Amino acid sequence: MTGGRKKKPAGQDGAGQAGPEQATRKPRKTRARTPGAGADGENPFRALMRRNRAPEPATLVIFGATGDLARRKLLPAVFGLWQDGLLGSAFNIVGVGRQEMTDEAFKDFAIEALKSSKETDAPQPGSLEKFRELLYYEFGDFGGDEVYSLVQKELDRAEEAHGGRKNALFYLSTPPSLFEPISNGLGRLGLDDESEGWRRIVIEKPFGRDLESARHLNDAIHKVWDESQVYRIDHYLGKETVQNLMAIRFGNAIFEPLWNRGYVDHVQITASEDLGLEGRAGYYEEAGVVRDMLQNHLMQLFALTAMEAPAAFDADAIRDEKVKVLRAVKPIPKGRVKQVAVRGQYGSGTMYGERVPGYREEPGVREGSSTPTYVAVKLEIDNWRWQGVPFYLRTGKRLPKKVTEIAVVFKRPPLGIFPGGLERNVLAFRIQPDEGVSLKFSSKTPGQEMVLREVVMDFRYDAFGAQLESPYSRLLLDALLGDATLFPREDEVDHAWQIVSGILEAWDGTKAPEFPNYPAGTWGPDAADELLGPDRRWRRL
Ligand SMILES: NC(=O)C1=CN([C@@H]2O[C@H](COP(=O)(O)OP(=O)(O)OC[C@H]3O[C@@H](n4cnc5c(N)ncnc54)[C@H](OP(=O)(O)O)[C@@H]3O)[C@@H](O)[C@H]2O)C=CC1
Ligand SMILES: O=C1O[C@H](COP(=O)(O)O)[C@@H](O)[C@H](O)[C@H]1O
Repeated sequence: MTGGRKKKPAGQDGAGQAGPEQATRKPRKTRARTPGAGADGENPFRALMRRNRAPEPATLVIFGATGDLARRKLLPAVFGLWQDGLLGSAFNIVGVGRQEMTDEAFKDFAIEALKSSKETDAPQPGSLEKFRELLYYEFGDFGGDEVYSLVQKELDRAEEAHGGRKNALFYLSTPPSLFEPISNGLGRLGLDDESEGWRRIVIEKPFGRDLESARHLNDAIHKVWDESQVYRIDHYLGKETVQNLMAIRFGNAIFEPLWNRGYVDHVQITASEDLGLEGRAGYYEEAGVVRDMLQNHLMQLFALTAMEAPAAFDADAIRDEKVKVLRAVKPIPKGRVKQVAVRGQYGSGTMYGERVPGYREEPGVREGSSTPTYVAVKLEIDNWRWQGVPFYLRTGKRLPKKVTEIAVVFKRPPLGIFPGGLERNVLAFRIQPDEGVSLKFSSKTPGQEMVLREVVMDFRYDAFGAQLESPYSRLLLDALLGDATLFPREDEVDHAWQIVSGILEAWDGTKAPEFPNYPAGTWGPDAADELLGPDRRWRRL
């Protein structure tokens, strides 16, 4: 199911089309932070990854261009792509906001943002000044028409430089309450119309705050846009190592035969964060961990781990398989939540040797707040491949360290002929940091006795000598190319909401007398250990 309420004109998909001269011919310069660059200073893997990937001339229109995301992530990502010559010369950016500001003031703002963001690639001499020339700004009330007609004028202005095309990527980096008004505003002014160039819309997370609102938003979006024009962003899908999960599963013959209930005991998916609220109480108090991380990022990691092999590496084949497995997840109605899910909220504690406040002491958090900052959940899949194999997902803030990992834990050997315990082999995908893949298995220790010990075979991504690109760079470039493979489709988002709906129903608005139930700097509430039962343990990461 792909929405498809509006028809898309033929030949408007930028994918695979020849790009601007600069992107294909001009040799790219070394990125200053790139380790292990080739002899000519160019990183060979980066070049390899991006050959033939050049978008048509286009305008990137960022709604909410003065916000935190735009400042810290989006502008640095676009700058990195541009500096690498991947956007060509015929590219410009229009920031749109509510604040009255001249083009010059916005240019100053954006350059300052680039200078202060940790995500910005080291600028080459003069490149910030050149990038500055690509920036424009418009402002107005997102509920009215004027701001959209100003955007229209920006597209008209760029037309000549863009070879007579008016391609535009509209990026909605605003509070979610504005997604629908902006989509409608663009529609009212006909900015979705692809007769003069392709038009696409990128929608930030969270996509809805529950199943009903997500469906409402999807319907509203589809009144204006065809599903093929819609790019719902989940930045986890832009992470190199998340894509590697597919490469390892479906680019090798040795893993798939083991990837099923015959060999796998259970799977653990962990996204632990050491950070607390970071001044985002306004948002987080409304969202909580289930909406912030579980419904989107963890559900995507889960789907990619559990799905069947797609027939091809293309957007619909992959998304079809993800949807199939999401549909096969055993429902978690409100009444089952206690058995399969655990919530937590951090209290004060010690992180890296320093005292940190509890969630309820963070600025902006309601007194006695019951917002969960930790969730662990057991998902069961009713299909032939996974029947009886639990998938345990956990994520939380103020855990001991930042680490995201998918661990496939295999069954114990059926018979112990050596002294010592029968350990389970583990294939672990480290999504971040120390990106890589490791296989844990038992080996004989040197000596006369047959004594076994667990050892680890480790592949580290840094073996490629390549700097991993920011997920936002990857996803922005994909959206400009018209490649939706790494963007969740309407039905995926819907099924992910269906899975967590019962949990939200059970927890939203109910008091949590047990909160806070884990001190900052620990691995979450004790009840999360009990979720795994007596014979399984969370991995200590
Ligand atoms: N920040 C992050 O790390 C992440 C953010 N996101 C998502 O990205 C989106 C943007 O987040 P973030 O940048 O943090 O949010 P901010 O609140 O920092 O910025 C939002 C932007 O929208 C503008 N804005 C806010 N309210 C209105 C309004 N009523 N009318 C017009 N413009 C308005 C702001 O303008 P002004 O500057 O005038 O306030 C600002 O430009 C959200 O959907 C968020 O969930 C997703 C993942 C991570
Ligand atoms: O979307 C979000 O993700 C971040 C974690 O992202 P990561 O790439 O740093 O793992 C999380 O901190 C934030 O609360 C959430 O909104």
